Amino acid sequence: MTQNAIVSKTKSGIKGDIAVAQKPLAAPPPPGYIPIPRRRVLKNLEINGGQRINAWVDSMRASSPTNSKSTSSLAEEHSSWILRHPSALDMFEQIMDASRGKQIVMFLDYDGTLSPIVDDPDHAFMSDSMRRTVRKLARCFPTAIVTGRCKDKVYSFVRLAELYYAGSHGMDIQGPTRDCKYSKDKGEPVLFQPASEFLPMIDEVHHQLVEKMKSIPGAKVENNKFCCSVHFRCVDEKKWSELAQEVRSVLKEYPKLRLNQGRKVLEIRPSIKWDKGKALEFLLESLGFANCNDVFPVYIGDDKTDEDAFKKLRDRGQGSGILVSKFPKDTSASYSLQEPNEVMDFLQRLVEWKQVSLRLRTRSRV
Ligand SMILES: O=P(O)(O)OC[C@H]1O[C@H](O[C@H]2O[C@H](CO)[C@@H](O)[C@H](O)[C@H]2O)[C@H](O)[C@@H](O)[C@@H]1O
Repeated sequence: MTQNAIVSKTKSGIKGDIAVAQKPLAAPPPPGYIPIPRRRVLKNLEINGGQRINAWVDSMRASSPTNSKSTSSLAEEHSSWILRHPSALDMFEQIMDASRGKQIVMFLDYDGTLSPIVDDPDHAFMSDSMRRTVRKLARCFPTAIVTGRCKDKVYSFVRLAELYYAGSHGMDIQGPTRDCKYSKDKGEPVLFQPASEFLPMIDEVHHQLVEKMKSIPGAKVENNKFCCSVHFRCVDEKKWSELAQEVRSVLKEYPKLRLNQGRKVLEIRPSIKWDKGKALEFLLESLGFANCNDVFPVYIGDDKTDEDAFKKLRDRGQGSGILVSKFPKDTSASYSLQEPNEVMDFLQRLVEWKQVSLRLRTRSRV
C-alpha cells in the first residue's frame, strides 16, 4: 500500500500536524508536511553543536539516578508523590466509574511496561502470562502497542496479530493483521509512516554510530527503523562523556534529526512533529473516535516519550494516563503502577470487569 493510500484512510486533521525540520528535504515532502519553526531547529543545532557535552552527561545521569537521599526523605517524597499519582490498582473502581458508558481503548508501551527492563535489549522478552493477558484484553477492548522499538521487532516479542502496533515512537503504525472485531479496515490494515523519507538517513546514521561505538565497551546501537537507539546501560559511567561526544559528532552532520533520552538510552529520531501522543490521536481517529466524547483511552507507559501521550490525554480531558515507576517522577500521568507485574494485574482486572459487565448486561436483557 502506498503512503498516499494510507493517508487517505484517515479523516481530517492528523496529516496537517506532521512537520519536517529546517529546509525542504531533497525529495519533495508528501502533502500536508509543514516546516518546523526556526526557533525549534536552532535549539536542535545547539544541542548538536554547542558546548553541551556536560549537560548531556548530567542528563544521562539524571535518567539513571543513584540516590544520595536518606531513607526517610525518600519515603516522604514517595508518599507525597503517590498521593498525587495513586496506584491504578487502588483506584480501579474510580477509573472504571469514569469510563462508564464510554468505549475503553488500551494503549500499552512495551519496554518497562509489558516486559521488565533487562541489560540486553534483544532479550527483553514478555512473559507468557503477560501475553495471555494482553490477548484476553484485546478481545475486550481495542488495544495498541506504542513503542520506541522497530514495529517488526516488537511484534516478534508480542506475537499477537489482533493488536494495533505503533513502532518507532509512533512513526510506523499498523492495524491488526488478523480479523479483529474492533478493526475498521476489514480489507487492508491501517498503515501510516509519517517519516518514511528519513529511512535512508537513519540507516546512514545507524552505520556511523555502530562504527563509533566500537571503541566504547558495552555500548549498543539499535536500528529502530525510523529512529535509532544508543544504549549505555552496560557502559562504564567514566565512558559516558566519550559516548556522548561520539554521538554528537555524528548528529552534528544531521540537523534534521534530534535527540531524546530514555532509560539509559539516547534516541535519535527525525525532527518531525510526531510522537506517541500524535500516534494515540491517529489511532483513535482510525478507530472512529475522532472528536468523540464517548471514548476512554487508557495509556500505560514508563518512559519520558510516554509523557507526550499522557499530555495528550490531559489536553483532551479524556481517559487515564498510568505511569509505570517505582520512584517519584515528574509526569502528566494521573495514576501509577510499580512494575510490569502490576501492569498485568491491572489488565487482568480490566478483563474481569468487562466480563462481569457483559454478563450483567445479558442478564438484564433476559
Ligand atoms: O517506548 P519503549 O517501548 O519503552 O522503547 C524505549 C526503548 O526501549 C528499549 O530500551 C529499554 O529497554 C531495554 C530492554 O529492557 C533496556 O536494555 C534499555 O536500557 C531501555 O532503554 C529499546 O531497546 C530501545 O530501542 C527503545 O528506544
